[in-house]
Amino acid sequence: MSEDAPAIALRARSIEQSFGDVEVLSGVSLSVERGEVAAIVGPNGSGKSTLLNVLAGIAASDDGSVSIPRGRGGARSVGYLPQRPAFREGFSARDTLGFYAQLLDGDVADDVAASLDRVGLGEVADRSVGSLSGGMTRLLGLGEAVLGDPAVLILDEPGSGLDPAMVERLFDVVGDLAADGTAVVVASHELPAVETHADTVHVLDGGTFAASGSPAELLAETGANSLSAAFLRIVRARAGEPTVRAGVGGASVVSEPGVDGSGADVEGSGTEVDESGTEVDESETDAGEAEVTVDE
Ligand SMILES: Nc1ncnc2c1ncn2[C@@H]1O[C@H](COP(=O)(O)OP(=O)(O)OP(=O)(O)O)[C@@H](O)[C@H]1O
Repeated sequence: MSEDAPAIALRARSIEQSFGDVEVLSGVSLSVERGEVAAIVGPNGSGKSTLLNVLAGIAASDDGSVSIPRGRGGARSVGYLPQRPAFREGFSARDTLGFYAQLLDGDVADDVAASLDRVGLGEVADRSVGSLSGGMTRLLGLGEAVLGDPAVLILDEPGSGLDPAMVERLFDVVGDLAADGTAVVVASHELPAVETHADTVHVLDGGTFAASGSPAELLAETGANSLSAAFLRIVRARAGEPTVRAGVGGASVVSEPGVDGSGADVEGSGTEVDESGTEVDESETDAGEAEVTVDE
């Protein structure tokens, strides 16, 4: 990792995206540093994949901008792992990555073996992709995403449908990649793994980040004892639903927003989550359609 590479690896400003009348992203801003694992969590349909597609440059947003300062001399700036990576059957894992390596600028062919090793598939390099398990196929997708040593990795639900051990393995690989200086943006519903492995967590809900911070900060902010519990409090509070708060010794007390209890140890009107952790920099918003730009 070059010492003079900029600390910020990806910066998104005021991303807006609607589909017809449905506003999915409404002024989402995000900065991710080299070596940071930034997790995007949120209810189904909250717009995580939509945001990741914009960050990866796969889809243009209606407004806002994404910039990726050039941090190191890799063959590409962004590696992307889709939610359901699919590979053409009949080829080995090695040949499959070899094919993708050819599509990249520069001399990436030598990266194939290294990429397979990085994601722990070195020993199955000669197996047909059709014979790989779902978890291994996801790891192969990650291997494809890291070809060319991109400065930024965008991972869309890498753990979905995988057993807990495979989820841990995937997130361990992600942690290793971040330790090498890669900035990682990962959308995930695997909140225990996110709590362990993410440096920052952004809760996407209602088109914006309802809360942002380290896992410890979100727990402290909501009084929850796990990221899963913090997540529920944040999204329920925004929906105006009853919230559940763990009391001392694991006791749980249910409260309803705006309803004071009967003198029991009830947390008042639901969880309050301020948005101070969300970086919003509207002063530098680019007008018009967003593009992913790589700063030279
Ligand atoms: N191309 C599209 N055309 C129309 N609507 C879309 C399109 N892509 C996404 N949407 C809608 O945008 C919303 C956000 O979808 P998105 O897939 O980004 O959510 P998500 O948070 O990734 O969901 P999940 O957790 O279920 O994967 C949904 O209501 C979805 O139906």
